[in-house]
Amino acid sequence: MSDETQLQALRKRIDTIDEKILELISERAHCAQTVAQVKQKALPTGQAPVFYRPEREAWVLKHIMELNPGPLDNEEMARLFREIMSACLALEQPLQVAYLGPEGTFTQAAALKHFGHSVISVPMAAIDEIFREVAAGAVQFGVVPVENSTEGAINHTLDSFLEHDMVICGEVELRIHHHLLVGENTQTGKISRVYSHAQSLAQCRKWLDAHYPNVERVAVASNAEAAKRVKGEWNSAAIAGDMAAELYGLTRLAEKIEDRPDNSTRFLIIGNQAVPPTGDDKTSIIVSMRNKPGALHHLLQPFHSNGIDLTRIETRPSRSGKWTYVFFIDFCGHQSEPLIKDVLEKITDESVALKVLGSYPKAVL
Ligand SMILES: C=C(O[C@@H]1C=C(C(=O)O)C=C[C@H]1O)C(=O)O
Repeated sequence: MSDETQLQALRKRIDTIDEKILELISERAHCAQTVAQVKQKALPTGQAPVFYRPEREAWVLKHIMELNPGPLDNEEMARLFREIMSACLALEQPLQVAYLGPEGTFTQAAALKHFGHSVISVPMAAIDEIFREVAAGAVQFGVVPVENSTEGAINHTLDSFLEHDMVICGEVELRIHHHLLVGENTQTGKISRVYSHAQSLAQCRKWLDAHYPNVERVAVASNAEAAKRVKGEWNSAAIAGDMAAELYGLTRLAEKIEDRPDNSTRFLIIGNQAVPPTGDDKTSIIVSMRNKPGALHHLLQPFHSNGIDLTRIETRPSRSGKWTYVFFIDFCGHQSEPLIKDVLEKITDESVALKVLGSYPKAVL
C-alpha cells in the first residue's frame, strides 16, 4: 500500500471515530439536560436547584484518569473531559465566575482550568470585589489567588476571608510561566521600565537583577494591565503570561524568566454552596487563639495526635486588637468525617474563635 492510500484509509477511520464521538457527546449532553430536569423536579417550587456539583466533577475526572489506556496522558485526557463537562453543565445552567481581571490574568486562566471554557468569566478590579460579587449573588463563584510557591501568601485574599462569610468550594493549581513582553513599537535596546504585578516582579527578581539591573520596575494592578500599557510605549516591557501576551499581541523577548522553574500559584474557588465529601478532600479553617504561652502548640496538637496531614498554616494580624493573630490552616479531610469533627471540637475548646471556610475536593488537574 502506498503512503498516500494508507493516509487516506487512516483518515477515513478517524472520520468514522469522530462521528461516533459526536454521537456519544450528544447523548451525554442529553443526559445532562435530563439531570437538570430531575434536579428541578426534586425541589419545592421557588427553590433554586444546585446544578454545579464539584464533588461529582472531581469523581468523573479521577475515574477517567484511572481508566485512561493512553497514549494520551492522564492530564491531557482529563482536560478534554473537563471541557465536555463544562459544555454539559452550561446546558443545565450557564455559570458566571468572577476573577481578578482584567482579561488575560493568571486568575482567569485558573478559572478556565477549573470550570472549563463554557463558563462566563467576569473580570473584577480587586480581590475584595470578587468576594462582594459572590456574596451579593451577582455571580455564582469567584476565583482568587491564595498562595504562590515562590512568594508565599496572597494577603489580600486572606484578609478578605476575615471580612466576608464565604464557602470555599474548590482549589486549583496553576504552573506560572512569566515572559518578558514587548510591543511592535518597543526599541528593545532602550528599555528603561518594566511593568508587572508586584508578585510577578518578585517571582522574577533574580532574572531582572541579572539581565536588566538598571531598569525601573513598576508595580501595576495586574500583569494583564502591564501588557496593556506596553502596547502604547516604545521604551517599556511587561512581565506577564501567555494569555496576556496573546490578548495584547505582544512579542516574547525572553521566555520563562521566573526564578524558580516550579513556580506555581494556588487559587481558591469561593461560593455559597457547601460541598459533600469525595474521600479525597481538604478543609480550610481560620482560628484565633488567646495570646498565651504554648497557644500554637495547643492548636496543632489535635492534628498531630490524630495523624491529620496539615498542608498549610499562615498567620495574619487579627485586626481586632494589637498583636493578636489569626491562623489560616488547611488540612486533609472533610468536616463531615467523625475524626475531623472531633479535632475541630478540640480546637474550638482551645480557641477564641474558629470558622470553617469549607471542605472541598483536592485539585484533580
Ligand atoms: C450532570 C450533572 O451536573 C453537572 C454536570 C456534570 C457532568 O457533565 O458530568 C457533573 C456534575 C455537575 O456539575 C450531575 O450532577 O451529575
